[in-house]
Amino acid sequence: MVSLARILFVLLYIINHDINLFVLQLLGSIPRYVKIVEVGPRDGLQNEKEIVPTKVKVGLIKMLVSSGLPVVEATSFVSPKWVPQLGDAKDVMEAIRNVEGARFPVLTPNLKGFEAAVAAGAKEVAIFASASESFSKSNINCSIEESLKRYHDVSLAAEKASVPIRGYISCVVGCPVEGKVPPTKVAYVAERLYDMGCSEISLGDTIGVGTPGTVVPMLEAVMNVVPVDKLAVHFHDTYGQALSNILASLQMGIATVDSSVAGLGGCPYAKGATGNVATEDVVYMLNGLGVKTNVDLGKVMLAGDFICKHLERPSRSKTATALSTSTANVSKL
Ligand SMILES: CC(C)(COP(=O)([O-])OP(=O)([O-])OC[C@H]1O[C@@H](n2cnc3c(N)ncnc32)[C@H](O)[C@@H]1OP(=O)([O-])[O-])[C@@H](O)C(=O)NCCC(=O)NCCSC(=O)C[C@@](C)(O)CC(=O)[O-]
Repeated sequence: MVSLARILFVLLYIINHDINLFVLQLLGSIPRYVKIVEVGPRDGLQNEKEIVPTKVKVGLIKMLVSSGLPVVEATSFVSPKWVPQLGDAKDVMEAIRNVEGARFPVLTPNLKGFEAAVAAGAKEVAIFASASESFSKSNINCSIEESLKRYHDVSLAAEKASVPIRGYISCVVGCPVEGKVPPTKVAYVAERLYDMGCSEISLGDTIGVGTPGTVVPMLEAVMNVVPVDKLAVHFHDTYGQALSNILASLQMGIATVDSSVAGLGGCPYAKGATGNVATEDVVYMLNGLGVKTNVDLGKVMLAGDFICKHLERPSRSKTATALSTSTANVSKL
């Protein structure tokens, strides 16, 4: 039987021709606003073999900010021996010190990184744990428990300095060494990070193997221990599943999505993992759903064009590729 609410919605649609309202009703309780966390300057560039000059990184960050992105992860205060590409973290932070309009969190793997980040002007940091023991070892050279102990120290220092912390969890559905990762392991790490005081926890499908079939049970397990409004999703697009995983996450109430301009990215310690989902593709999908982001797609595309020209490689964004060869007016799509 057709419910009264359903009839009312259809009527509303017919009267208003409000396609977005109708689509949103069909798709469930998708948030009306989604915060996009741009990770291109950090996750996107960290795997690049050729060192990108600081001024190019800074130019990219400024273009991303001008597109309306509310959060741009700027760099990492990690060991330059481990990630040489981001060895200029201090200089990047110095150059964006007076840039307004976005927040600029940075990755910190330990107290040393935290202190260097704060000294360089960082007002927000991110710590990064893993749900897979093998990946923890290869990425940060310690076990999951050891990393949580380190991060506890960072969290105490951050609390003292009133610096908010984002917590990442890598390998939330699959690990390059261990294969399938059980949702209970992800929920365990998420709860520990939440208890430490992380204001947001980003769930990373580091190698991009997830589908809604594995992402939904993982999210269900995490949502049992961390409120949904504290969660973000972070999908790499190795198997072309990122947008469908994001849609499934939105349907479960998640309203923060990480992405990388031009689909740049890959983790130096996760062989075979390709880039993050492209920011342009996420914005295009959200625009189509009538979900607000306050991000100007045309301006993100300009930023993507800028960095791709520098890297001498085509964009991995399907939207950017399609729109740059079409005569359509981006703002009308
Ligand atoms: C954690 C460590 C440092 C351990 O590395 P280690 O070798 O075990 O550390 P250590 O304490 O023995 O120190 C070794 C050297 O590093 C120095 N060091 C120590 N700490 C720092 C620091 N903060 N900044 C600068 N230098 C540092 C330290 O001073 C020493 O210098 P030396 O005496 O040899 O000259 C290392 O493994 C590391 O830096 N790992 C970072 C790896 C990384 O950045 N991976 C990519 C980011 S994670 C990711 O991409 C996933 C994510 C977040 O995007 C989500 C997803 O996609 O799933």
